[in-house]
Amino acid sequence: MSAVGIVAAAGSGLRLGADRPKALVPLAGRPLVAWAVETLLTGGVDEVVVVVPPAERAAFAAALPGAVALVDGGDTRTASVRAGLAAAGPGADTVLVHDAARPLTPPDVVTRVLAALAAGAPAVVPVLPVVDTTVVVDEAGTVTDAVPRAPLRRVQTPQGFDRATLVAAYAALPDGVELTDDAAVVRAAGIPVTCVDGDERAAKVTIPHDLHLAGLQVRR
Ligand SMILES: Nc1ccn([C@@H]2O[C@H](COP(=O)(O)OP(=O)(O)OP(=O)(O)O)[C@@H](O)[C@H]2O)c(=O)n1
Ligand SMILES: C[C@](O)(CO)[C@H](O)COP(=O)(O)O
Repeated sequence: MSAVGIVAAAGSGLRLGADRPKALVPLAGRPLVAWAVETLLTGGVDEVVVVVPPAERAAFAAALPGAVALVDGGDTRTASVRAGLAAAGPGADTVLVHDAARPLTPPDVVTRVLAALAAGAPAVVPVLPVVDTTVVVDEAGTVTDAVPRAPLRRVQTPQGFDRATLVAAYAALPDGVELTDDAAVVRAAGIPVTCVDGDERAAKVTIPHDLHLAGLQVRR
């Protein structure tokens, strides 16, 4: 089995509000995207494609090892992953799609995803339980219901796929349909998605508080 990693790094990071694209924001002196690439390579991925904001190619090239391929992203995560898939070299039979915004994902998570793929799963996501009481509210902000949380899971990245399955699922997704993750794309094609354990350290950096927390947890 050979695996290509696609790092979705073309977002702007509006909610973080930094002075540069989120993937280039430093964490302990290294850009978030560099942490994400290292996680994939350490966890067992053979090659990496990073999907970048077209105007920032030079800055990403300077921040990453030369062996990493760069490709221009799109206006949405779905479009960016499509671009990464199209640019991946022909050798790999499995694909891991990872967010640059999850810099402290332990390589063990990558290893678990790869193991589930090797065991025959066509699609794999790392997940964590929902630990808070979860409710439904109406437009006035009044709680109308509580959701039983036992079957709920929070989905992380990297998400792993049999390559042909992911390529076919993206090809079948109508233009203009945007889904929040790649597992949703394969589920839309009727493919079952297998869960493995995620990790709290794989939390996504979305708002300034997340970056603060990541700074406290950084691996040395
Ligand atoms: N057009 C896009 C949008 C997002 N992403 C990537 O998808 C991951 C998850 O997205 P998110 O954390 O929501 O990032 P942003 O879209 O940049 O955040 P915001 O919504 O705050 O602007 C990030 O690594 C981001 O770079 C991408 O590659 N291309
Ligand atoms: C892919 C993802 O990180 C899985 O949790 C998430 O769906 C990204 O969503 P966002 O809306 O781009 O934050």
